[in-house]
Amino acid sequence: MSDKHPAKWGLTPQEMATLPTVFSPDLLSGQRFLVTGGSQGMGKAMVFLLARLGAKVMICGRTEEKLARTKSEVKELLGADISYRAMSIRDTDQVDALLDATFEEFGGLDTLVNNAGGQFPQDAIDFTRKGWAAVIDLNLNGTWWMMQGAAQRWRDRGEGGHIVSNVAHVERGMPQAAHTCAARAGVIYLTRTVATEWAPLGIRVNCVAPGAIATEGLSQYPPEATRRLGNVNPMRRMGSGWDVAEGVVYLSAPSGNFITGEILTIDGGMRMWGTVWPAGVPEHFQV
Ligand SMILES: CCCCCCC/C=C/C(=O)SCCNC(=O)CCNC(=O)[C@H](O)C(C)(C)COP(=O)(O)OP(=O)(O)OC[C@H]1O[C@@H](n2cnc3c(N)ncnc32)[C@H](O)[C@@H]1OP(=O)(O)O
Ligand SMILES: NC(=O)C1=CN([C@@H]2O[C@H](COP(=O)(O)OP(=O)(O)OC[C@H]3O[C@@H](n4cnc5c(N)ncnc54)[C@H](OP(=O)(O)O)[C@@H]3O)[C@@H](O)[C@H]2O)C=CC1
Repeated sequence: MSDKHPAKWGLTPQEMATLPTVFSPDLLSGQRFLVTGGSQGMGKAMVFLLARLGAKVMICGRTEEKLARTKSEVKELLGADISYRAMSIRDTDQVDALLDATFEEFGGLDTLVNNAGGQFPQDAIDFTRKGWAAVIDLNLNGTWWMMQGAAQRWRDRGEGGHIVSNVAHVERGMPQAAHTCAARAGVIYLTRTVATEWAPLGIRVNCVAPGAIATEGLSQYPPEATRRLGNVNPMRRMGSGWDVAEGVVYLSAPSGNFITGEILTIDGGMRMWGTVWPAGVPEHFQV
């Protein structure tokens, strides 16, 4: 797959239906998953992989058309039925309605995948209050409402479960993305904290932390930024949604049974070398 600024980013449905996987076809048979932001990008790759492995899948996103398209592609290419609801994770009433609908339709839930998120590139010094609040509300608050709502339902039903949140590689900070960095760090430390609090409830809580991944979401960034994204790790290429989807399955399947509070970094080594500068490299840092 090319990562040198293609006309269209991300994997095609045909690729997601046929890419090789290390997992056996019936691995997740009967397992119930809810994937936020499952209508494109990494979330959609997760949906295809989960459906291929026999899971029941509910997805959500704000745009009904993209959700419906994903459902029909999964049906056409895999013969599997997935469910969807149009909603925003930033709205607590909509979060409750989504969780209630999922538990009711599936008779329970095994894994919540918090994947929906995003931000805009900007120097931190210029953030407006509204811009800061939007990014925190989406990536930290929205993710937390989903985590807490799922955990409350599991506790009330006397059932365990698993939560995996898609954050980002933020260990070294992320210039021009301080808002998302702060939000993702919040999710990471929520994860590390409730992994302990919720262990007695039989709830495991983990994260995947991607580096630069070629997805449709990158079309929101200018070509000069996305060109740099292919050069921000020692491998000097982007990852694909499939790399992250396989990480999510590893943590959710029995392979993850003794893993909680963990952050699985899937970044081609970006935690050691490479800086994104999504809004442009300042003169001071140009070499
Ligand atoms: C920073 C990137 C780091 C690179 C990391 C590595 C690569 C990562 C890539 C990805 O994550 S790909 C996925 C990308 N997808 C998205 O980011 C899409 C989701 N983004 C959004 O929905 C929005 O950007 C949002 C900020 C989360 C909020 O959207 P919402 O619709 O609620 O609010 P808006 O009305 O759009 O904006 C509110 C407020 O935010 C400020 N703002 C928004 N966009 C920009 C911008 N491009 N530049 C500067 N400021 C922005 C602004 O203050 C807006 O208020 P108003 O000016 O509209 O009143
Ligand atoms: N691509 C990358 O390089 C990296 C991405 N990430 C993060 O990983 C996650 C997935 O990324 P990626 O696949 O690239 O993202 P995309 O932008 O391609 O997809 C985002 C998905 O989230 C949904 N979504 C956005 N806002 C909301 C909301 N308020 N409520 C419900 N659903 C929402 C979108 O649907 P809709 O717009 O219809 O709501 C879409 O389905 C995001 O959190 C992203 O920020 C982290 C590191 C790197």
